[in-house]
Amino acid sequence: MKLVRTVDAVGQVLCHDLTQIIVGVSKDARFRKGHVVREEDIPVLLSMGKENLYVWEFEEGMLHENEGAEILCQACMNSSMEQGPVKEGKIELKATQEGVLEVDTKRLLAINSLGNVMIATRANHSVVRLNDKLAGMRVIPLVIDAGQMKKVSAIADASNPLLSIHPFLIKDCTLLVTGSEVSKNLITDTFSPVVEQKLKELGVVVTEKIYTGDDQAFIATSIKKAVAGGSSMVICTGGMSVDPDDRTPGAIKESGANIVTYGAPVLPGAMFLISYLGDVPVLGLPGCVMYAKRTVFDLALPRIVARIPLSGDDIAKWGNGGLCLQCPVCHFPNCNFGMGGI
Ligand SMILES: Nc1nc2c(c(=O)[nH]1)N[C@H]1C(S)=C(S)[C@@H](COP(=O)(O)OP(=O)(O)OC[C@H]3O[C@@H](n4cnc5c(N)ncnc54)[C@H](O)[C@@H]3O)O[C@H]1N2
Ligand code: MOO
Repeated sequence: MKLVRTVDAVGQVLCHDLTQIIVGVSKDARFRKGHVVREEDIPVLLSMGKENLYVWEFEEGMLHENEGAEILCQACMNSSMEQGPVKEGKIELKATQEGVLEVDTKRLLAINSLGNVMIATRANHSVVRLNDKLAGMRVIPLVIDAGQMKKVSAIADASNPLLSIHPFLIKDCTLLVTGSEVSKNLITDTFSPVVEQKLKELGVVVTEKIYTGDDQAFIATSIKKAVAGGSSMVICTGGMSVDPDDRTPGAIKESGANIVTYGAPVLPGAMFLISYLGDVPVLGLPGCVMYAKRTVFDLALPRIVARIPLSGDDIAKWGNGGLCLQCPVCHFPNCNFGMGGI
């Protein structure tokens, strides 16, 4: 700590809060500890009677919290994000593009384990929209060892940041609505409107819809034709369980698609199927997707539309937090559903 004349204090860091009292208007800290004195602050400080100030005496090799926050920001941010102003040593990042946020959780943990620095992010694989807040970060003390910040940069920096946003790349989908009761018009199709709405929220349009009935060979041929015709994704509804007329898993297999999983540790959604024919996702949706507010489909769809590969391991991890509590008012994604697998 050293004493400087206020008129010479531009660029110096205040050591304590400075309170301004204006009767009937304010009585509060006008300048906070850690504030870096700017040219425009000088007349205000003089008007508060502060001719001299206690400021930090920087030691060689120490950085102010604002400089530290900038380094943390560089460790997080890629080109589809924008940084807010540094406020009291803290920086927040916002999305400049929509998509699926990917957080490198291993490296995030490595940085947060260093001590004296922190980065808090939105959960990995969250759907983010334009201007959504993504992360906040700061150093804990007012000044920090530059060596500590070098350790941060060695783990992540602007050339290899922790965060990225994967845009929704898939724009079209073929819908195969199975079930003889639907193709024979015995009941109204209430499944496809649900799927179409969820797709629309991610910018995907159903370009073809076929009522296939329960003929396995016909469903398989329809899948192959859709893919050969350039469809970016194929979704089959219903026929996913164990009744003799449930032919969808067999048809997807017969189409030659490579099955990633038939079955997921998520309720609702146990009978979900993900496969790929070439690089085209082919999904089998169990009946619950039609009637439950949220299911495994809501966990998987954003990543599939963003073309983020989903492995059997990724899906197995959903078991932790995979039980939807069916709350009277659904707050998904602001709940634990699917959060164990992030
Ligand atoms: N013995 C078992 N039964 C069930 C199991 C099981 O493991 N063993 N799993 C249950 C789970 S979990 C689910 S989810 C459902 C899966 O249902 P499916 O995908 O096989 O659905 P469907 O049998 O085709 O249809 C169920 C129900 O929904 C009606 N439906 C189907 N598609 C439409 C449509 N487009 N529009 C309107 N209604 C539709 C259909 O008529 C049936 O009433 O299985 C459990 N059972
Ligand atoms: O696949 Mo069923 O999905 O759990 O309700």
